[in-house]
Amino acid sequence: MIINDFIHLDNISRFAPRSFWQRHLPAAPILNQISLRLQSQETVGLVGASGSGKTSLLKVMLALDAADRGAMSCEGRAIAPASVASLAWYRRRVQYIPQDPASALAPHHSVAQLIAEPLHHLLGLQNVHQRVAELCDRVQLPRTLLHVPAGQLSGGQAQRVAIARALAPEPRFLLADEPVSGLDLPLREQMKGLLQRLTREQGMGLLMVSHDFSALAGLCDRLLVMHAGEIVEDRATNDLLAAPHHPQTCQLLQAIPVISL
Ligand SMILES: Nc1ncnc2c1ncn2[C@@H]1O[C@H](COP(=O)(O)OP(=O)(O)OP(=O)(O)O)[C@@H](O)[C@H]1O
Repeated sequence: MIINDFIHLDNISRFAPRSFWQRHLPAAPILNQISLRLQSQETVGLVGASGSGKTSLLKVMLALDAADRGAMSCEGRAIAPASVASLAWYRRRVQYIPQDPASALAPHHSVAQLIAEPLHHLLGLQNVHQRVAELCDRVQLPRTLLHVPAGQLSGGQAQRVAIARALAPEPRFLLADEPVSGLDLPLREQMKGLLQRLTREQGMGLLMVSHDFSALAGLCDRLLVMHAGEIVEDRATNDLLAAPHHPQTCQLLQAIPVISL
């Protein structure tokens, strides 16, 4: 039912910018007529080879880039790049976990400052010490790290800070760009477990991007496969892994030796 969609992308296209000399050539689509409905408590994986358009799609969904055609909405309200103030309501509902938190977090800011930032800016809260400490606990980050600068954190600790920041405004949906790709295997499994627990406990939705099915299997109920700017498969995880339809899905599956369900 349309009324239950949390995020709705309706026929979104985005084209590569053309130089003056290319102006007579047809515009090359980076995203090609993408339609997608996400429910608020769904865990969805978006998988595709390098250059398939995953990050471009995420940027449109984060209202960082504008679509050239089509429309996007959240809870029925139109979303497009706009001023920070006019998008604050959307940022409170939909938060982002970056691919490389170690470089996304300001290195001289302390863990406490970084987690407090969205509480100040998105919720307008002043006294946030207790909330910051609780957010640390929720992502299993020792409180002893609160005054450590981000530049001194390990990759796993930085990722937990990024998740705590994303959780701070109590969003209803997380968009995560390859959040486990830079981590070693044990840490990657820990992080998947953490995301699974948090989404279940808080009834949050998750769209997680990866170029690798093994990072998504076991965490996501539904998988989307992107190829050349299009979503070429959109099915329940178990069905898609058991019987892939699109050649690109088969190719991506062949690239990994084992999938643990
Ligand atoms: N501003 C731009 N101008 C021209 N081409 C672009 C632009 N942004 C993206 N592209 C092209 O669009 C395609 C999709 O890029 P995108 O970064 O979204 O892919 P991706 O699936 O996220 O890749 P990766 O996994 O390597 O990050 C690529 O071919 C890229 O070169």
